[in-house]
Amino acid sequence: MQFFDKLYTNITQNQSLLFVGLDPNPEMIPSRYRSQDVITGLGDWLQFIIQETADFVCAYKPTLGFYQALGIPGLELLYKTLAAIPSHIPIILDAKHSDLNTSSIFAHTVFAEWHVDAITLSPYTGQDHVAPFLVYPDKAVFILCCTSNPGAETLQQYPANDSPLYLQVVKEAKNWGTPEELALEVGTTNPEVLGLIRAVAPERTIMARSIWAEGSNLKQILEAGLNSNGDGLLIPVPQDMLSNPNLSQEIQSLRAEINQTKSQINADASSCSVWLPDVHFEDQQLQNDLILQLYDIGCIMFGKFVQASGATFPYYIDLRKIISNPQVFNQVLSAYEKIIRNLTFDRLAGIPYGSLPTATGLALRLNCPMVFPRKEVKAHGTRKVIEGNFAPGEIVVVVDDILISGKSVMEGAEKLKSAGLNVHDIVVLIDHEQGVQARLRENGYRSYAVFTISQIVKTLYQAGRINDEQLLAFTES
Ligand SMILES: O=P(O)(O)OC[C@H]1O[C@H](OP(=O)(O)OP(=O)(O)O)[C@H](O)[C@@H]1O
Ligand SMILES: O=C(O)c1cc(=O)[nH]c(=O)[nH]1
Repeated sequence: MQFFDKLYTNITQNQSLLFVGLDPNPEMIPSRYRSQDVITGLGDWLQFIIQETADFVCAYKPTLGFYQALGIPGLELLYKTLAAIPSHIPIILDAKHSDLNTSSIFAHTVFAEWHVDAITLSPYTGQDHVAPFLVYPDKAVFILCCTSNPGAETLQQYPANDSPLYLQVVKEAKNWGTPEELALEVGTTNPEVLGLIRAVAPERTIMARSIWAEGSNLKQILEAGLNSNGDGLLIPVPQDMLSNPNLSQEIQSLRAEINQTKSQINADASSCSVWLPDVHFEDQQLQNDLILQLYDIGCIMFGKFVQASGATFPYYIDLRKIISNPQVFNQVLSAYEKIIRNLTFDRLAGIPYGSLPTATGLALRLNCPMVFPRKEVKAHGTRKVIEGNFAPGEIVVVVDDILISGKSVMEGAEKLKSAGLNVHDIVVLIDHEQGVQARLRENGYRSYAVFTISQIVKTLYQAGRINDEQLLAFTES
């Protein structure tokens, strides 16, 4: 079972967003366990915590450093603690691992030998460091993007408060793994910080830390951190609660308080005007995530741009950048694939140059032969207009990145048709709208798009990527 399936099943079954740290910290051990040998006392305390909380939490989070600090008996205690956790409850190992050289071997140890379900990682060594942890299909990583440690402030806020490093970490980390692989760890006492991160990552699960400072406001934390589905946020059980002999009762009261506040927030935010079935919502989340990633890698630019047609639009879409980001490219191919799998055809064709990599990727995925109409015919060699082998009469699906006027794609399709091929269907990533699909229909083509430009603009606005002025420029164009 995938980590997030396991996590969300447990959230539903235990009706709890709470997770518990399982840390053998000798400084925190309750006095009633102190009379014993240190390791035995810590072990008994951890077993007590598991017994008291297993029905009321969604995950456990042992911190590796506390076990390592106890030497070999500490590692033995870790094995014992992991073994005592009921197998249906996911384990997030808090390791904040960040050593590139040992990533692969460490990932093997924690996932294949210790059988933990997820791990926390520090982001500074980048995607190379995270990738070895993502090759385990049922596991997940939590990227530390923000801590409440006052000493970290100057780094995290760098270079300026309106574009701080921690938000860049979130944007970058989203390119490293899908929402099914990668979540975020956010340590903060400030709901505003949590809200900013949620706006940048509406689709990610967030593990909150350090939220229980004096004077902290649970409602504000939940409002800021829950996703639009009223979910997606893990809340830590306060450390001092774990010493309490009535832990089970304490944790049930906290769970009730969180659930009540969450219901109130969800009720306030709900609207009866639109009903979306779950399955559609899931699809919508994935689509929104891809839109944000396209924006974050610089494919969607706002400002005055002259288009090939000579018209000026308040944006320019440059999808040629996708190929430089394999993770996003992969998701883009999946989005095209969903549409193309429902069509009937013998070959795929890409429109040069922008769509040649996409058509190539799809041809490999679908194991389907590819051709392409040349933009300009060469004065040497074969001087062919259509590259690749084909037989007249075959059906070709044309793939392009964006429809603005439809001119490029129709010119390409006409070249294919004059070579004896049949073209009925055109599939693109983005439909600029303003009648271009109708124009294609008038010329005998069915067209399909993954996104419309207005859907993109709406998503970017809701996620705080574009401001009111940019939205207005778009709606007035
Ligand atoms: O619907 P249209 O008005 O024709 O505009 C869309 C076309 O414009 C872009 O190609 P571009 O001509 O910039 O060439 P390139 O792919 O070679 O960069 C894009 O890749 C589409 O093919
Ligand atoms: O040619 C255009 O008008 C055009 C091409 C493209 O790739 N993106 C865009 O926004 N416009």
